[in-house]
Amino acid sequence: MSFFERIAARSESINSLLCVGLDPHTSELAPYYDRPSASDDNDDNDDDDVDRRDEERAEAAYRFCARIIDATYPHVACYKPNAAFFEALGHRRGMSTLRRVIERIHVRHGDGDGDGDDGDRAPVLLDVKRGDIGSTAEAYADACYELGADGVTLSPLMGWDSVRPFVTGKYSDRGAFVLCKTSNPGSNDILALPLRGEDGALFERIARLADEWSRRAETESPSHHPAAPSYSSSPSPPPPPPRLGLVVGATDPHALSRARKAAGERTWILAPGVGAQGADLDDACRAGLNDDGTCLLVPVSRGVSSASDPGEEARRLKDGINAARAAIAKNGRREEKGRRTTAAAAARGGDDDDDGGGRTTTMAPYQREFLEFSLGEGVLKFGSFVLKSGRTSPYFFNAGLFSSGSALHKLGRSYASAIMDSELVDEDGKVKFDVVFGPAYKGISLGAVVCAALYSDFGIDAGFAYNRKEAKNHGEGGILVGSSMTGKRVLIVDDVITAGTAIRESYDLLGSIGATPVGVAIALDRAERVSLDDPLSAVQAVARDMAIPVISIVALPQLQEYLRLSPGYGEDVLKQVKEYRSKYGV
Ligand SMILES: O=c1ccn([C@@H]2O[C@H](COP(=O)(O)O)[C@@H](O)[C@H]2O)c(=O)[nH]1
Repeated sequence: MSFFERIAARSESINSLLCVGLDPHTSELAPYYDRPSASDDNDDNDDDDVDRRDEERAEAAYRFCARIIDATYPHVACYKPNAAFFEALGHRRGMSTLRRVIERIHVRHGDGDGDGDDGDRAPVLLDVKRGDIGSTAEAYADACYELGADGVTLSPLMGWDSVRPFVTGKYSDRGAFVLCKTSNPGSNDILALPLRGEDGALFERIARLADEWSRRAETESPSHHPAAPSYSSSPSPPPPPPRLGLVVGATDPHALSRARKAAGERTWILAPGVGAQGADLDDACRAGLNDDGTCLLVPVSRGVSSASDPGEEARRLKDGINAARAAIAKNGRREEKGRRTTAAAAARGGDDDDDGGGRTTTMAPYQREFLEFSLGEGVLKFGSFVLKSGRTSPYFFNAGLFSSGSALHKLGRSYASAIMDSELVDEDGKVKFDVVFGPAYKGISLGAVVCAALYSDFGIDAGFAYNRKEAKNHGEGGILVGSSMTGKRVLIVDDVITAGTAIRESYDLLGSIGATPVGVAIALDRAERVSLDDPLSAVQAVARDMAIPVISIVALPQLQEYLRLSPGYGEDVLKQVKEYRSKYGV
């Protein structure tokens, strides 16, 4: 069986798309030492003691992995040890520990059907992210496969010849997941860059290449696949299994769905980010599964290893993925969960999403990043602030303090992520607007950075326009500047909505020139009632009156959720925000 056939067989036989990562972080090893103090026993320094400590650490790493393997095996389609944690144990000890871990997966758990083969055993994907010139790649391939791995992760940036040795020749039965759009925020720095002359970003090119290179591997080094008989009337034989899959972070569901589209239906996608990195499991499934509800592996490392019962956590994750698969099969990809950032979603309480175990699913990674950097820039502050309305608020947001190149860059990206995570994007991943409009004054710079970020992060080249407060009667004249908006669909960008007056003025202005406002994007939705007699917030009132969505990067529930997860701000601040929300919140 080839690597991807193994994954498919295992996944089908146990009905699971869960991949468990084996990452023995030093910080998690203390319970696995024989002697309680061995993990931090640094008093003795002679060579023998150093050697003994290293030996104990390697043994603790092995026990950590063995416990996870034994507890989770019935629920796991594939294991993914990350080589870094074993290399860090020192070469000799690290490699022998890794070999023992792989053996434990391979040997201790046959498929149990007694037929003597290892048909549906869980395959091992070694996360090494290699990439080098062909002759060096050959040595890397020998090193990885000699350890017993069935497949590896690779960087595709050096091209086909750097990938070939891992999936052809003597390794035609192995496979690789190539990095496509990784789960870290920095993945936008390079992998999301638009390609000149091409529709889409670099990662979409990589997604297409995975299929192209799989076919190339098959031509250069055919697998021994049972071909269907070649009667002219018989259906054509099934294509050979792919040799390459893609790593696409679950942290960016929009990129995940674009990668799925570019890669086609047969390519397996490994989508890291659920658990410690905060990605949403349902979003990942909706974006990454193929139309048959498969070809997606969800790897989770710390989310499983740090659970008090890793076996139970693996079962919960497996069931969660299967529930999402079932819901998608029944309702389609988009129906069962509202988008995050609409006025309606803002009105929904953050606590409502608490699953009872203290975990919530209300905050996307870009929302957390936005809150963190707004606090870092002093744009968002906690304290006691008297607002124009006369209310005393425990927090204050002043977008005018985004006042440096780096802050504006990040701000634009946060807006762009929120827009791409909203109903302003259609089923095919296309935005529903043609022009971004920034109303004077604050909206002008905001609209500009949003428009630039939509292009740099998502390859969307929308028009940009703004207005002057006073008409000019020389030069280009008039009050509107930039892209023509007549007959176009327009997204209005502003910082916050207080009473909604500025947005209503923009709405009227756009209507007067024959443009169609289709949505409003703001940074923060305070999600509070304008008056205590009115159940609606200013944002909800605008959305209702104009019958268009108002989306925000974050709203009050996310702010509260952020405080709940960041005990550093203190119980008092969280309490005050909760009280404010229950008094004035929608
Ligand atoms: O884009 C990527 C590629 C690889 N990884 C690796 O997956 C695990 C994730 O660990 P968690 O504890 O589940 O966050 C880790 O080994 C990474 O190196 C990734 O996260 N993102």
